[in-house]
Amino acid sequence: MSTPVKLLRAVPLTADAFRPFGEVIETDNASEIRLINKGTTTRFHDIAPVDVSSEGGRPLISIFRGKPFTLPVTITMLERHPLGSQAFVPLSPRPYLVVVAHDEDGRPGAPLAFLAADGQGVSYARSTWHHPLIALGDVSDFLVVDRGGAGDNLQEFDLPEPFALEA
Ligand SMILES: NC(=O)N[C@@H](O)C(=O)O
Ligand code: NI
Repeated sequence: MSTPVKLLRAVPLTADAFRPFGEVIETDNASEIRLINKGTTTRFHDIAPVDVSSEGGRPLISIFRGKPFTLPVTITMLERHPLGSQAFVPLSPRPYLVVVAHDEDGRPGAPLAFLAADGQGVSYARSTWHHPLIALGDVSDFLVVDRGGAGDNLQEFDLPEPFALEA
């Protein structure tokens, strides 16, 4: 008899819970709030670092257009970017899923899943294990800030067993 696929259930994304993996990009997580432009604009300052200069890297701004996944999502691999951080800010008004894991001697530990909602963005710290973009509901656009330049900035790891990810 085949062993059942392990369930991975997402929990609501919060800055505190995500802190070991990077930052949640939302106004509540700003280091400082500044009134600028003669009071016409509020700057929610320094929410997340852009850590891309390793080995001569440069920052890139891209747009990722993600096709929606059907739940449950089968999670079979994780990846990480050893040379730079990677930030995703949703441009479409819908939730999406974030899967991360602690590093355990160069391999990902047990995955953790978060449901990002209400426009929350995430910035994966350099070398943080994560699953590639998981959009939900409809085709979704994300502004992505990550590293460009030479060097191998992608390490992928096939998990020893799959997980069934539920929102
Ligand atoms: N490959 C790529 O640029 N995307 C992944 O890194 C991802 O996290 O979605
Ligand atoms: Ni990535």
